[in-house]
Amino acid sequence: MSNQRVLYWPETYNNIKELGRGVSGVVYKASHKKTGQIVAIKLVDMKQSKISTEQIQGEIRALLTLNPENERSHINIIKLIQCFIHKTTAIFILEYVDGGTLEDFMYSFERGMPLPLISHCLYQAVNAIEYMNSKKCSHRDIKPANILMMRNRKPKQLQEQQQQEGGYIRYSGQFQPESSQENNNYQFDPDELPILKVTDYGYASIGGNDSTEIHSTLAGSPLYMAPEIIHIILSPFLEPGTGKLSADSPEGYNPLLVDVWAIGAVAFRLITGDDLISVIFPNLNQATVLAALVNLAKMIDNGDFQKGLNSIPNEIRKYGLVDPDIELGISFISALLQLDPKKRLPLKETLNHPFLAKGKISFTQTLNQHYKDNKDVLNSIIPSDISNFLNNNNQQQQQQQQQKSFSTSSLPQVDQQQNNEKDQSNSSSSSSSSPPSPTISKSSPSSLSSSLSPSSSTDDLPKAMKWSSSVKPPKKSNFTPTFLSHQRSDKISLFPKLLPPPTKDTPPLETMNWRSPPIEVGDSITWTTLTQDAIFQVQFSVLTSFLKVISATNSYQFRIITSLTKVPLEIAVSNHKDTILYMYNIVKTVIAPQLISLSNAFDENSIRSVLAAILYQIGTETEQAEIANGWTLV
Ligand SMILES: Nc1ncnc2c1ncn2[C@@H]1O[C@H](COP(=O)(O)OP(=O)(O)OP(=O)(O)O)[C@@H](O)[C@H]1O
Repeated sequence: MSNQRVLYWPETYNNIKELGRGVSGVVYKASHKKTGQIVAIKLVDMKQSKISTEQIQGEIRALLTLNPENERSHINIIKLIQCFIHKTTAIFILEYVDGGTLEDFMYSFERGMPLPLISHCLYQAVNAIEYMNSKKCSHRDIKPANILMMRNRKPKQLQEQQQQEGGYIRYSGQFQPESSQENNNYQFDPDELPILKVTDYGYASIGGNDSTEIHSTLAGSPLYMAPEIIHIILSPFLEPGTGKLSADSPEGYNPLLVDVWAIGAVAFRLITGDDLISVIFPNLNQATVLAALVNLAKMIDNGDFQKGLNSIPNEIRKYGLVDPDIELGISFISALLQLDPKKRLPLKETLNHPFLAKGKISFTQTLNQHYKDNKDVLNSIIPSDISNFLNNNNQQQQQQQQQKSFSTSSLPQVDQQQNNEKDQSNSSSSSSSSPPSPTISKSSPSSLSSSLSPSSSTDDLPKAMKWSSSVKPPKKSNFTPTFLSHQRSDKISLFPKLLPPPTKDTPPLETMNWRSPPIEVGDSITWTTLTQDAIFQVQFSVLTSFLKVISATNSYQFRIITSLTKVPLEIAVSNHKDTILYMYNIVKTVIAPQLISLSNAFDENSIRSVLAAILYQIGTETEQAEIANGWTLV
């Protein structure tokens, strides 16, 4: 896969500097060449396999829904000024918010934030969610990093640094990071409280007329993810490619209730300075996102999750906060963090919760102070090719989705994007060297069928990066079985079944009883082929066997099983812990060792989808690193 990601820059704007980058794209500060208006431009490379066209469509639809024509935009929702697609780049022109994110702001406090300030912030976040819900929209990725802060004072006019080259500004080098130029973060000043804007609608879902519509996609950031979403990870109904539950699944969640949970988790973090799940589940293995999610899901089933929730009030009290409103804060959090989504406080009541009363007052004062005369009705400018983009591709995508095999699932969107790209260049007159000229025609958002492409950073859970899983069951293949094992040495001779533990002279490798020829596995496990890569097969098998062994009780047996054939074949066996450790080291060369923790409680029904997810995750992580490396702006 190429390291180079190409983004196209809209010629009507001067690029000022990079503001930030996420999984899906890069955000720049820019100024309009004629009017000088300062904006934020988010560029998303749709060719990147992490980002599905559907996801971009979802983000555009959500932004359009939340920025309705001829209505004053909601003060707590990021304003979409313009949006268009040029070649493979989706371009969002957004209002520029000058104070950084709530996530960054939190770090300016040693522990938690002062309660009145939390109330001020959360009132606005809930206000935004209430507005979204009134439009049948749920954000599904509410977290401090997706909440921007407006400083309410005129930002310093920055020198525009870029040079123009023809109609485009051309960069191929590094951009100066934000921090090296000026500190853009909001600094706490009680007389100058911030206005918050909820942004990043990449995971948003928009329902149809039915407000009880159930959703089934694993989406969001683990630290703020509602339990009903987490639980999807264990479902046998998790479908290939889509990260969704199949239609016959009894599970699913009401998307309008998951943002309420996230607010509860954010409140906990703002008050204590710590992550909810780290505090109430101190022994949770968080070495990887996947391990954490699987274990959390199991805790939901065995009742431990509820016990953790019950401990919240006491855990918060342990922080010894002296503010008399702390009990209100505790009651607020407890009312939102209910395992049963239906028991969560309804949004209207959340907004009127006594804990948010102070925030309501300070927010209203801030509005009166800074936004009294703000009557701007700024319509989003959406060119007609966006309407085509939103409306025309669904059918084709669904067909493509169905045709996908596991082997292509780790790169699920590439072909699709290429096809879409072709479509766009056919349907749009603007696919030549200049960007599309916007016409002011706005598409009406239609019902969104959301399918997320996985975006991941697995080993960085504390930073709560987005993650969604697309677990594919193996696809059968006609690949001729070859019992390849790069661990197998020519010197190996067959040993009796019970062997002494490895010593210096007899290395662990030789405590293994190699089956030559391979023998059929005499248990009920059925295996199918994951991909047509033989090495991949072996890795999968090694890992699977390893998990099986360490999860067994006393008389374990370690096996290497090929999964190349329908009937699993054992190619080696051992019953020594040291051999297992040896195999652990082999596994380590393939995947992050922490993934082993998944097998703490072996469950035959769930393990296969989990393993598929692990392998998927490995591919994703590798690709993630590549994505972080190179963007070229054209
Ligand atoms: N309108 C804006 N004004 C100022 N800064 C912004 C704006 N939008 C985004 N940013 C900055 O750019 C960063 C990345 O933005 P955003 O989260 O929308 O991108 P993303 O690619 O969707 O990220 P993610 O990895 O969360 O999906 C933000 O954290 C913020 O610092």
